[in-house]
Amino acid sequence: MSQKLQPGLYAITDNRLTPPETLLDSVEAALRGGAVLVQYRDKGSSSAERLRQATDLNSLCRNAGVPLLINDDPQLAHRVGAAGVHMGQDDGAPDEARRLLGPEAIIGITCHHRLELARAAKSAGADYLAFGRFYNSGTKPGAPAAEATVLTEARTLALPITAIGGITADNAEPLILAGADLLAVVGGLFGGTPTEIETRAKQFCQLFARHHPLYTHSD
Ligand SMILES: Cc1ncc(COP(=O)(O)OP(=O)(O)O)c(N)n1
Ligand SMILES: Cc1nc(C(=O)O)sc1CCOP(=O)(O)O
Ligand SMILES: [Mg+2]
Repeated sequence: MSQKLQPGLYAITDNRLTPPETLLDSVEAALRGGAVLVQYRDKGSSSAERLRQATDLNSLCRNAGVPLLINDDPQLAHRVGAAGVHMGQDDGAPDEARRLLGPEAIIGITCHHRLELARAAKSAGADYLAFGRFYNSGTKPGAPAAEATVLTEARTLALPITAIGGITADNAEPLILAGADLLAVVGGLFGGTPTEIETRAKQFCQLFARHHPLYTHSD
């Protein structure tokens, strides 16, 4: 892995499953359950609301010692002092994000199922490579499909590898065995009560404890 990232559960927020009124309680439950990385992903709120939510989430994550990344928006990450940003292929230039956020920032890049995108992401300074979607996703049904073999092939790039898309505690094991360091999860984690979210997070952590050689998170 890297100095910046630990293997484990990567919790991603969602306007539908973590609406503003439950956002903080939901993420707090995921952190209690052992999430090692959080992404604020909000496609629907106003910029004022996004600023408020990102600020609150950043305090929560900072207190828990867990990095918060902002999806799509390096400016918002900079404004709230978040640990970094996740960028898709159409979300702007990673080197501009790096200039804005600095060398310590975590920059993750979507690579879909394509190793050539992963090589380019590495050259552009990515801190992790994200592949997906591995299963049917209610959150992003149109995302291009990927096979678990791409995770194994991407190990040669020697960067942390994230898997995303329809992942639940019941279907996650093959992805860790194929080489995923981080499992990025929305629907398989969020929704329901804080107790349910914490329980699901712990189930992911148990999988990492069983199958990932570098997993060290303790509860
Ligand atoms: C960890 C992680 N992987 C992939 C994505 C998807 O990013 P992108 O392709 O830019 O799509 P949107 O999330 O912006 O809809 C992600 N957000 N996080
Ligand atoms: C945001 C996102 N990106 C994907 C990709 O494949 O790039 S799949 C996805 C949705 C992840 O949510 P869920 O865990 O509910 O499927
Ligand atoms: Mg994006």
